[in-house]
Amino acid sequence: MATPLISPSILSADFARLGEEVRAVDQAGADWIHIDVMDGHFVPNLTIGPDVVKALRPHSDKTFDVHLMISPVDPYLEAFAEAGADIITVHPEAGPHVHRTLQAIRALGKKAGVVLNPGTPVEVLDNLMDLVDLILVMSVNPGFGGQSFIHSQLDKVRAIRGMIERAGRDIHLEVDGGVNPETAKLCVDAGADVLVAGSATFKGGPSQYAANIAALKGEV
Ligand SMILES: O=C(CO)[C@@H](O)[C@H](O)COP(=O)(O)O
Ligand SMILES: [Fe+2]
Repeated sequence: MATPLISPSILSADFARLGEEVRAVDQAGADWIHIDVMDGHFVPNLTIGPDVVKALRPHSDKTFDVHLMISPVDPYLEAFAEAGADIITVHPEAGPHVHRTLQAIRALGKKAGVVLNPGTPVEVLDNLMDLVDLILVMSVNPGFGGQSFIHSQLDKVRAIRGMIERAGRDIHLEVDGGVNPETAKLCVDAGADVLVAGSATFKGGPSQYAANIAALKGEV
């Protein structure tokens, strides 16, 4: 299979040692760092805000892939941009005008991502293709790490890969939720080029991170 980029979700890291954990996965071969921001309203969990992103920024030069699960989202874009996000990814359900939200992310000088929940159809992308640098397919319902991969989302990945080819632009296609070495291969075969992995990266502690990431890349 093609080798995907791996974006470990720090939701599964040891929160008491977050800076060290980011350094450890960076050194273990992570390509990006995936940061899940949850507000207890758009999703039933609370995680971290821009101050934590800012505190983590000195710990890695890798792309900070910030997945915002907050509503409303527009008032917080600038804070995450200033905190050091490189890619800011938003759910279309998180604000009244997703097109405007993507424009705002780009105007802040950041890469713009849009994310589709398992129940969100691909048609939401029809009028957004020229505004996105990344499309994220959720293969679990958002809110928690450690859930099981929803296989029906692979058809969506295949459909979006076709849309990207027709658009004729470089747009990353990322999958998030329940990704392990077995489901990683299915995602890549369906057309994904970036995989988020929380539990599968952090399981076993720091001594295992390099092996876990290599397994996700299909290298072992
Ligand atoms: O955005 C989310 C969950 O809402 C994800 O990024 C999870 O944090 C992925 O965790 P695993 O399923 O890989 O454990
Ligand atoms: Fe995520």
